[in-house]
Amino acid sequence: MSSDSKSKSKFSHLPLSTSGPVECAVQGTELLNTPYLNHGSAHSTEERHAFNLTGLLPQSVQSLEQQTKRAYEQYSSRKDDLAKNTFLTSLKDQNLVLYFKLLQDHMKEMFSVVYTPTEGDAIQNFSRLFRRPEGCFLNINDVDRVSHDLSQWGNPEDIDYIVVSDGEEILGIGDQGAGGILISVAKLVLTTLCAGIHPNRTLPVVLDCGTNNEKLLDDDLYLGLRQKRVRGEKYDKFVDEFVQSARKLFPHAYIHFEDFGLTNARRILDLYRPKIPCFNDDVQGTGCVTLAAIMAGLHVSQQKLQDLKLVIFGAGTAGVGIADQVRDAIAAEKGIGKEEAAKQIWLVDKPGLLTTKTELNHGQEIYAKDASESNGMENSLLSVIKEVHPNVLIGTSTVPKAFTEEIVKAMAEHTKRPVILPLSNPTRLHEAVPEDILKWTDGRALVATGSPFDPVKGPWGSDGKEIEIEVAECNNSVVFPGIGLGSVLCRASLLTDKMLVAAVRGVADLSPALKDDTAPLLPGVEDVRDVSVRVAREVILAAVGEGKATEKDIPTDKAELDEWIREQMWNPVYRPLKRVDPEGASRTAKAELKVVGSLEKAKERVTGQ
Ligand SMILES: NC(=O)C1=CN([C@@H]2O[C@H](COP(=O)(O)OP(=O)(O)OC[C@H]3O[C@@H](n4cnc5c(N)ncnc54)[C@H](O)[C@@H]3O)[C@@H](O)[C@H]2O)C=CC1
Ligand SMILES: CC(=O)C(=O)O
Ligand SMILES: [Mg+2]
Repeated sequence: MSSDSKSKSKFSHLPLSTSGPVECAVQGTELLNTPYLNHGSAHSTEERHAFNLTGLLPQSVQSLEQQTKRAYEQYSSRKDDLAKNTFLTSLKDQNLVLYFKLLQDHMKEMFSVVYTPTEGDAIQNFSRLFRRPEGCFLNINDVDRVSHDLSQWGNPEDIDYIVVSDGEEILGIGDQGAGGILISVAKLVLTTLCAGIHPNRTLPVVLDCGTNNEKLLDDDLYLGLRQKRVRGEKYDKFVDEFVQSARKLFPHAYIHFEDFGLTNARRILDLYRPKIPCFNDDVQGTGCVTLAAIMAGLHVSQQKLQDLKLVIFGAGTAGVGIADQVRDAIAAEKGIGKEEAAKQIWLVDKPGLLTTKTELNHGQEIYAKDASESNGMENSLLSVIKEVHPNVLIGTSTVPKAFTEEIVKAMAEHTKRPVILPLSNPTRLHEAVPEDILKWTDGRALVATGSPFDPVKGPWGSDGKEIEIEVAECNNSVVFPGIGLGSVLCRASLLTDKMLVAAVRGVADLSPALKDDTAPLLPGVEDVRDVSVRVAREVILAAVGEGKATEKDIPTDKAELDEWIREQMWNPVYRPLKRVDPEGASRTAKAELKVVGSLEKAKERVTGQ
């Protein structure tokens, strides 16, 4: 939607409306060093005079489109994806509108550069590529300063969305210590890009608890705490101090947990979920998007959830998160209990099939099969598939090539359209690549992957049809931005199971495979903003239905609700700047601009690292 049409919206009075001028309390170099306010060469002649910018900019006044063209040429000249990622980080540090406009205009090309897999490389190289800090670094050895350190990020009404990681299990590349800040940063970039969450109202956080990554501990450039990971009571107190302080300082903020390790992710989610609006992306986001892909796959193969037989290879945070989401959906559809529904799901991990004889983690117990009935299929994934005849196989193991030709062919033996989802990131860790899966099943498999892959060309079938098969990206990025947007806009007091089910419905309804059985199972990145509006709408309606929406006057009519949502989504357009005194700025402007915070931040940025 253009900024012009937005200014006519009947919802432009809303506190989070992104129509109209932006109040600006800084000028001159400070303004140009504040990425949220800086328009660079696009500052109009009037703004150059009003904000003391003459002499600081070359004379030609350019448009955002011209700037985007130049930025794209600069981007394209960088030699590889990591260099492109570094270029984009630097652009973000200069001009937020231009950064997001460039990403939006080249969404498909750049998504994998700002997110998995390239962001994984940037995180692995965090201490080497570091130029300037971004986000909040909290220290487990200084728990008494957590509240103080968080309080630097604004006033109570300033922050809507926090992503926090302890850096232990990043994007399939393991323990990255303080480099985990960059997964918080990257996930927040996606909330803005994909769902229009206001980029100046978010906060990336890393909980530095040390690291068990020897390479980092031995690297004299490593920037985090040089000690082994702290666990136990001290860790729990640190996490709790963060959660309590964040809630107190920013009472509206929705807390998104990302890439915590296996022993902590679910435990922390279970502890805080009943009390505050929070979300674990690896557990719940992955569960929601994968269930939507499975539903689309079953639609193509003309089956129902009650026909589902699901094998998950890698029963960790993501694997069990998916199992839970699917289990609950089966239970709801069949009107049965969770234990009964769990019988349709088989988990395979390092020891083989999880049975009552296996040593189980919290969350895995309900899926354990009776050891006496497991008929010698304990040992291998292949034996489980041969025995169970599943119609869906998922990989969340980080074991590359684990889905061998024999395994994939065994999947295709008893099912016409097996759904096979190798979800481990980054690309090199996928359990199989789409080209092989499709070749081994003669194009019959319905495939979606954790990282993006190019389409695969036939020939397929006995008549040697030359169809190009597009492979959906089954990544939590399809769904977490919309869930976050819905929760933020309705100011949800909790994120309930029903709200998550509603989010799944929102994505599943937009699956291209519903209309064309050769199309991808999930919508692509180019449609992600529309997907986010739909997901947000479903989440909000579910929240209202459950009495968990605390925002007043939320429209109930779907079209009106969509307009209400879109009006509050931030877009990369230059809005005119309106000069205000820091003291005189309206409350709304303060909330949007974080006038006090941005003055401080602007000063920090001028001084650099
Ligand atoms: N596509 C998506 O949206 C998402 C993908 N992921 C990816 O899924 C993978 C797993 O992530 P998490 O669940 O967070 O990690 P995790 O460490 O919690 O789980 C991995 C599981 O795989 C098991 N495993 C390891 N080697 C195995 C082997 N040889 N045989 C059988 N099982 C084995 C581990 O024991 C563990 O239970 C990562 O690559 C991650 O990037 C995670 C979240 C979302
Ligand atoms: C996608 C994601 O959240 C992960 O790989 O951890
Ligand atoms: Mg993750």
